[in-house]
Amino acid sequence: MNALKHGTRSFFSPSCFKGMQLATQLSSRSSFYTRAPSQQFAPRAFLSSFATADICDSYGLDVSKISSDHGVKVIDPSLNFKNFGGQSEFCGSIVTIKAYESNPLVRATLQEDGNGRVLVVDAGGSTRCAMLGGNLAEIGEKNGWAGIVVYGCIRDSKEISNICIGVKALNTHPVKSHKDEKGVRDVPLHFGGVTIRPGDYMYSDSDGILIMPGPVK
Ligand SMILES: O=C([O-])CC(=O)C(=O)O
Ligand SMILES: [Mg+2]
Repeated sequence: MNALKHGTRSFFSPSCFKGMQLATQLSSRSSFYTRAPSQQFAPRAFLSSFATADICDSYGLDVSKISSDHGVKVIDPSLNFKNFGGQSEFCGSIVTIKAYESNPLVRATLQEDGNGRVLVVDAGGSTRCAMLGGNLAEIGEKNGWAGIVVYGCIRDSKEISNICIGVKALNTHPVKSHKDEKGVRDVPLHFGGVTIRPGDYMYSDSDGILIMPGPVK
């Protein structure tokens, strides 16, 4: 299994490359910790070298085997997750939140140390408001989250495209969520034909989103 070594996609998206000088490899082969000298742009970013297509190939996955358990689950592309963050490839251990049209738990979680993890927010697929905006994405970036995936909408998309973090969502919406319901954390989520458990791994790039029980071997 050497999908990571053979990954041919670019390390850096243009916005994340800006201002970066120092990259030190972390323990995972797929993650790099990068510090910007100015601290004004992209103070921290997790940069990845992998391709979801290569990972699927290395696990022997083809369409005849897609429904059997190969340890690699693909979120149904008909959900049309779009990339909004400055980092289009991201991966990491998953933290889950289930919250419908209310985002205080998203803020509280992004205020924690991310340690290269990916926050997955199940907002029930709502396209009636935004669960995440530029302020929250910036908090996530500063605290070392590798990415945020929202099964719902985000706003401040122009701002988010300049923040060095992975952000995927169904769409944008200019209206903010309410702040009344807390939501639940660390629960299994079900959308896009897959179950996503806390501690699962995500690999996300422009071809799709993979959910795996652990990092690529
Ligand atoms: O305030 C919100 O709920 C979302 C938002 O716009 C931000 O994070 O900037
Ligand atoms: Mg905002």
